[in-house]
Amino acid sequence: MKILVTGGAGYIGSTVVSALADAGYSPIILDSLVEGQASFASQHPLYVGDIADTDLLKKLFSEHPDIQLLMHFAARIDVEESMRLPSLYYTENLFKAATLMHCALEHGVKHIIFSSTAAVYEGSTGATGLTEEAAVQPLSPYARSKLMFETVLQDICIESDASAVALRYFNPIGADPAMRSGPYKADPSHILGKLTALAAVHGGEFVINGDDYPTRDGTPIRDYIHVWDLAQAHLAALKYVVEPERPREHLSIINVGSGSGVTVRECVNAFLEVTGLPIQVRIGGRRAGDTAGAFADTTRAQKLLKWSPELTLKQGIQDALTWQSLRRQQVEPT
Ligand SMILES: O=c1ccn([C@@H]2O[C@H](COP(=O)(O)OP(=O)(O)O[C@H]3O[C@H](CO)[C@H](O)[C@H](O)[C@H]3O)[C@@H](O)[C@H]2O)c(=O)[nH]1
Repeated sequence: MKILVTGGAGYIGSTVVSALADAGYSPIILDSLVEGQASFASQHPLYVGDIADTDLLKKLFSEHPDIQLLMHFAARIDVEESMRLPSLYYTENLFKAATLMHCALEHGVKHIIFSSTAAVYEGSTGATGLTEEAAVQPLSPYARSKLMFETVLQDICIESDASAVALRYFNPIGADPAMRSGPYKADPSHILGKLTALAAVHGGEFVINGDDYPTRDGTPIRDYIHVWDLAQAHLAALKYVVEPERPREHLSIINVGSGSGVTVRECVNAFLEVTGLPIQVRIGGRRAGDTAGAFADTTRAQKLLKWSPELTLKQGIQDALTWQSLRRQQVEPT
């Protein structure tokens, strides 16, 4: 089956592309390469351009009229940037995505898998996992653009009698275990990016952004999901969405996380155990906009997709480190 993957040269998109190819599907990639890496897309047909470039989309669909499913990853994903540039986020993540959907449906695509985010629950916190019924409280234009697009997608699918799955990702970590792709941002701000950057220089200081949250050790909770498990969830969603016998639902919203909450301190300790590096840990002030956080209840994913995560936090850390060292060898050959 041919699948159009927008953002297929990005971190998550490229991992899903590898998983699709491994499973015998034929991914066709559409990526602007503004953030994505051409090298991640080198094994598959690649169209370089914007998701709302209708001429390019027409060309793509005329060259691949047998595309049956769209996986839509291409988006702006930086929360902080979205606070400064909300119109950019609504343009890219909402309006352009609607143009893409319109074009895909016009060309006969009937199944869509959309990358949504657990950031839609940002204001929610709790001792138990968040189900898809938890209150949505997006706190940034990024999260709002994703949540709004879920609604747009549902309405468009009803209009066209199409069906979609929106996967709400928690915090992806790690790299493709076969090391075909992984994180590539030069100056990452997220926790594993900061820690692996310290590993690259064999130590240094890691600052925990506050330890006065209402959690078991005072540091915020997140749910870290290995990117390969996330890719497998996409394969399961693909099988689910094309299944003709399943109950009719135009948009199924499904959480994808590990199902376990991990505090920042626990995450740092796991990193220290994996690496054994002399990283100093200091408690700093709270990061603006940060929350105590939450983790996923993955019951719906288990029930509908028959999917459960298999890889551990430590595996994610190890894969991120292996990927980083391979990448550094490519950039700085010895
Ligand atoms: O040097 C650091 C980096 C992070 N943290 C803490 O680690 C936790 C996790 O932070 P991340 O930035 O790794 O993850 P977030 O869940 O806060 O945010 C990430 O996930 C979001 C979706 O939920 C968005 O995608 C966002 O852009 C992305 O950074 C937070 O409490 C943060 O304050 C530190 O203590 N020190």
